[in-house]
Amino acid sequence: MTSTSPAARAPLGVVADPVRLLRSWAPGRGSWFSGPQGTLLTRGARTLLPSGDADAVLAHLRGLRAGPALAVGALPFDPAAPAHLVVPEHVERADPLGAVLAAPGGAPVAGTARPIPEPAAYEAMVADALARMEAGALDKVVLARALEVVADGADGRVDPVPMLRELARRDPRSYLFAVDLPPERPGVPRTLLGASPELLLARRGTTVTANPLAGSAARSPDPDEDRRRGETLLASAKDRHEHALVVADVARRLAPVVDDLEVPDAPSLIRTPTLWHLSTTVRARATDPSASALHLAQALHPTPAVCGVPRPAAHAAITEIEPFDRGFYTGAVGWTDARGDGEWVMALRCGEVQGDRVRLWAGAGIVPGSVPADELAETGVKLRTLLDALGLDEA
Ligand SMILES: C=C(O[C@H]1C=CC=C(C(=O)O)[C@@H]1O)C(=O)O
Repeated sequence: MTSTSPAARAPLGVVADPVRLLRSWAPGRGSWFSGPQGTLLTRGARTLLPSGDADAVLAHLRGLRAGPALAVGALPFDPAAPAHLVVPEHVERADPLGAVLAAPGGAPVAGTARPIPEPAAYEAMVADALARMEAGALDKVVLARALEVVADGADGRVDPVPMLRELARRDPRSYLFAVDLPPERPGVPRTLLGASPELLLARRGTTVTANPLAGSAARSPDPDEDRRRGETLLASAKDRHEHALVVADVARRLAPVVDDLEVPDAPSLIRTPTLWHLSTTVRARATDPSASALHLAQALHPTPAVCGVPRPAAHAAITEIEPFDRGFYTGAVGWTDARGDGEWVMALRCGEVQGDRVRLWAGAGIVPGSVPADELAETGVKLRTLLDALGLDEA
């Protein structure tokens, strides 16, 4: 998550052991991020930034005379909703987590999961989206469902610490995050945590990278079957179309704010412990020093990997069809600094922990040809990332 030259590293703080940073994270006291570029632990909130306006954030960071000149936090799915960005008091950074943690993260949660909506109702939501497509109003929309897990017992509590460790043990190479959110109940920490496969946007110096994903298939424990499923996904016209809509939108929105945009002609396959995805790495150069990572991430967000095409119709369909407000799910989490460097990751395969409960979400891209039962199953596989970290079976 950080540049590798010593000069570029200095403002982010002391170089530390990534596993120690993981063990040091505690809810309510800071945020933790890790990805292929490095690990970041923040403590405290020196300033709560009043808005997610990228110009104002950059001006604030450039005006700081002491302490870490970076902002961390979360952007909501709805760009009109308030972002949560803080300038931490203290920052430590380390190399990527990389190594697999041997010990299981912690005790499973004893709790009850309630689907929102019921699985049959989610299939009806997908059918509704397909009807809208047939009527010509939409090319693609991403529809999500949620699970609300409540810990058993009067003094039940969901502890995000073992969950984060278990997420890290299962998939240390994903983008892992535990972001401290403003509490809704006094004294009860609220954490958004997850293991996302998708980079919305990173800027390091003049190098800009985005890695849109769309098009998914469940992994199989049988190696031959697993390979076959990946190959089938790569050859699927429906999934290639679903993916191409995202890449075209990312390229179109980046083009006016960067130079030397490179967009591969065809996607490649990536895998998480539970899913294959179609993936395209888009690269560009940013020469404008005022186009920070936050500016560029906001130029793209919400991409059709989480919203749809055309964006206004897809956003309206999501608001009408989904029975909840997504909040920070399908938003972005990450950091941006005074130089304009930063990394913003899609808030996917995540859950929000607060007191005795955790809400998990998963969505699927719907295009003509999508089958409601298949999309329900796909969201079930996506929910497994967090359910496994909780030690729960329900999907
Ligand atoms: C909306 C989610 O995934 C997105 C990212 C990758 C692949 C997706 C898909 O194939 O539908 C989704 O667009 C989610 O994980 O909740």
